[in-house]
Amino acid sequence: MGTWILNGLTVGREGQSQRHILVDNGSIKQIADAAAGLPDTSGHETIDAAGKLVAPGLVDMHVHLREPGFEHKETIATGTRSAAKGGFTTIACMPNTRPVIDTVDTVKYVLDKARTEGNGVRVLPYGCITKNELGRELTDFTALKEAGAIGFTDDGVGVQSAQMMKDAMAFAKSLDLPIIAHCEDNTLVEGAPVTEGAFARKHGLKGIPNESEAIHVGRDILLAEATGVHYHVCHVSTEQSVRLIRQAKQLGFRVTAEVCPHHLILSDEDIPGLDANWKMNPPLRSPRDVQAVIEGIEDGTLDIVVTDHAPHSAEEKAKGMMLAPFGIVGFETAFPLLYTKFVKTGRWTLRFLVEKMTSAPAEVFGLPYGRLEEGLPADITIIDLETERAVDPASFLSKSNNTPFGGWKLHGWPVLTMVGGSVVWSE
Ligand SMILES: NC(=O)N[C@@H](CC(=O)O)C(=O)O
Ligand SMILES: [Zn+2]
Ligand SMILES: [Zn+2]
Repeated sequence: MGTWILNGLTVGREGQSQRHILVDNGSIKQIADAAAGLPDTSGHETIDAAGKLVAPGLVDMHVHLREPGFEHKETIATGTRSAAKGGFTTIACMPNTRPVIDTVDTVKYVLDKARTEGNGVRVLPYGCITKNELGRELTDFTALKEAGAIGFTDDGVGVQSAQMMKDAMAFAKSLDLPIIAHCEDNTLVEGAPVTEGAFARKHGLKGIPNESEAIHVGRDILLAEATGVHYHVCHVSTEQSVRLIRQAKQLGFRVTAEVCPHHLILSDEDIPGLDANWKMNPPLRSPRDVQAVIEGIEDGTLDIVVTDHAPHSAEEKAKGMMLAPFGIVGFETAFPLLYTKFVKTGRWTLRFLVEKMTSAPAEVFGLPYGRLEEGLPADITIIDLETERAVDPASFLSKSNNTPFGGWKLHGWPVLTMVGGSVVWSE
C-alpha cells in the first residue's frame, strides 16, 4: 500500500502547479498533474495537501547535534526531532562534539545513534580536519571517509595554519571530498563577543572585525585554486567574503558557500541589548553586510541556506553577552523566517527559496535528495503557507531554545515531514 499526497502546490522548472504524488516503497512512484483529476486512490492511504506547499524534504548541511559530550544542549534524538519539525529530512552534523569526530569510532557512534534514535531523519556526519580541532595534526581522512564522513571541517574554529589547510585540501581532493571551512583568523578576534561596529561601540565591547572572516576566505580560495579541491565556505556574513567568493566563481574555481537565515535577516543594529540569544559566530554584522549576503544569494555567489543550528542551554546563555557561548538554534524557524521575510514580501519566488534549501544543497554535496522526481527517495515536506503563528521558543522540540526570534509572527510552517516514504513528524 502506498500513499497519495493529493492536490499539493509544487514548485519546479515549469513554475507552480497543483499535483498528486504517489509514494510507494519509500520512493516517489508517480507525479500527476492535478488538472487531469483525482487518481484512483483505492488501496492507498491519502494525505490532503490542498492549499499547501509540497516541497522536497529540506536539506541542512550545517547543524550541531552536540552528541557525544554535550547532551545537556542537544542529543541526536532531540536534534533530529527538532529538524523533522522544521521540515528537514537530511542534515549534516558538525564534529565539534566531545570527543570531537576525528576517529572512525566517533563517526560510527554518530551514525549508529542516528540510525537508532534519529527519528528517521538522514544524518550525515562531517569529520574533523585536525585532531581535536587543535589545528596541529591532520586526521586520517581516508579512514574517516571509509567510516562515512562526507567532508572535513573544524567548524567552531578556523584552521589557523595555511600549510595545514593546504595539506588538508590536497588530502581531501585525493579522496574527492570537500573541505568545509569555518573562516576565522584568531589574531583578529581576541575574545570579542559581537561584530566591530555600532553595537560594540555603544556598549563598550570589543568587536570582531569583518576581516577575521574574509582573510581566511581569501587565503583558502588561493589554496583551493592551487589544490583543485571542492572548497565550501561556512556561514558567510561579510561583504568582503561575498566579494572574494564571487570573484573565485568568476575565475572558475571549485568554491561554494552557505548563508544562514539570521545573517540574511538581522544586523547588529537589531540587537536589543546585552542578551546572549543574539550572540552567534559569525556575529550579526552591519546592515551593509546584510545587503551584501542577500545580493550574494540572489546572484548565486552564495549557493545554499543552512541553519547552523547551534543549541546551548539556558544556563549557558544566561552568562551574558561576554561569557555565553556563541550560537542560536535554527531548525524550527528557518523556513518560516525566510518565507515571511523574502517570499511573502515578493522579493523572492517560492521556487527560489525552496531550491536554496533542497536541490541546491543536494547538488553542491552530490546527494541523491532535494528533488521531487519519480524514482527518487520520498523525502517530502508539506508546508502551510497560510497560517500565521508567533515563534514560541518554549514549544521547540530542540532541547535548547536560544533564539533571537521569539515572538516573531511568521508564515510558512511545516506540517508534515516524510523521509523515505515514512512520516517522521506531523502536526
Ligand atoms: N555558530 C556558532 O555560533 N556556534 C557554533 C560553532 C560554529 O558554527 O562556528 C557552535 O558549535 O555552537
Ligand atoms: Zn562555524
Ligand atoms: Zn556551526
